[in-house]
Amino acid sequence: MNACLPIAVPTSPLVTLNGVHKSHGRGEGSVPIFRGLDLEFARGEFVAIMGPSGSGKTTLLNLVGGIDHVDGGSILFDGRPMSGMGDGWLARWRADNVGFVFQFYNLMPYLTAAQNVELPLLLTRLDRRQRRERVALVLDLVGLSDRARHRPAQLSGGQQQRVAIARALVADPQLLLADEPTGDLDRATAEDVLTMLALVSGELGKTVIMVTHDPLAAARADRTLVLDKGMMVFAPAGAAA
Ligand SMILES: Nc1ncnc2c1ncn2[C@@H]1O[C@H](COP(=O)(O)OP(=O)(O)OP(=O)(O)O)[C@@H](O)[C@H]1O
Repeated sequence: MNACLPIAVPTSPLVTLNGVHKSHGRGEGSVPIFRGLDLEFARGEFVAIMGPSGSGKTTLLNLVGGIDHVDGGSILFDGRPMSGMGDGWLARWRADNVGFVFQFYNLMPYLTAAQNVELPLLLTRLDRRQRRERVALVLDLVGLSDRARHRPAQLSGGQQQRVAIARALVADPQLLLADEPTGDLDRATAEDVLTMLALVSGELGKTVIMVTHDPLAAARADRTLVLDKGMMVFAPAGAAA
């Protein structure tokens, strides 16, 4: 018997956008953002999205993360269409598949670091012991085991962002979406956070999509896409393109 059977590693993109149309608002006040956007994001790649203010970067993250709906075209996640799914389905899908990291961390001020990280797990069937184990694992991963009982105000900006990354990872999603994750941090702390995001994609195999205005942050990604007025004006051939 052949002991070295090939392991089937999926090579299809994790996320595919096909001819996506999206406008904000309705009627005469409607603002068209995307008019037929095609894009792919591979499994395990770290992609930076850049572009001027108002070019549609956050809108793109919200569509890919199932926070907002496309008006036309489709988004496939793991080959399955997300378009047309109801809000309840999308909320459950998000809880299982997507972690979010924001510029200003969005931590609950009255909860400890560990309690903040545990929050997404309260929506799952994991019992208290399993939740504690997961929280300890991801706090260790981001190097904050010794800060588990600290509240956000007792942590530096970089530490708070690492707690936010731990919270985004605790449910073991395939996709991490980060909107300006280093926008509030000094250079050295930003580099620490970027190293962590690179590790999340390179070592843990998560797809990381990061919106940033900072070219130095974008340089840490595997590839950079540039949006302008809802169009991809620079999309180098990467792992998925
Ligand atoms: N809910 C909304 N209703 C109406 N217009 C909106 C809404 N959300 C965003 N827009 C508009 O859509 C366009 C794209 O917004 P988006 O936030 O995606 O841009 P962005 O590239 O992330 O900008 P920034 O770099 O300033 O965060 C902007 O012109 C914005 O004003």
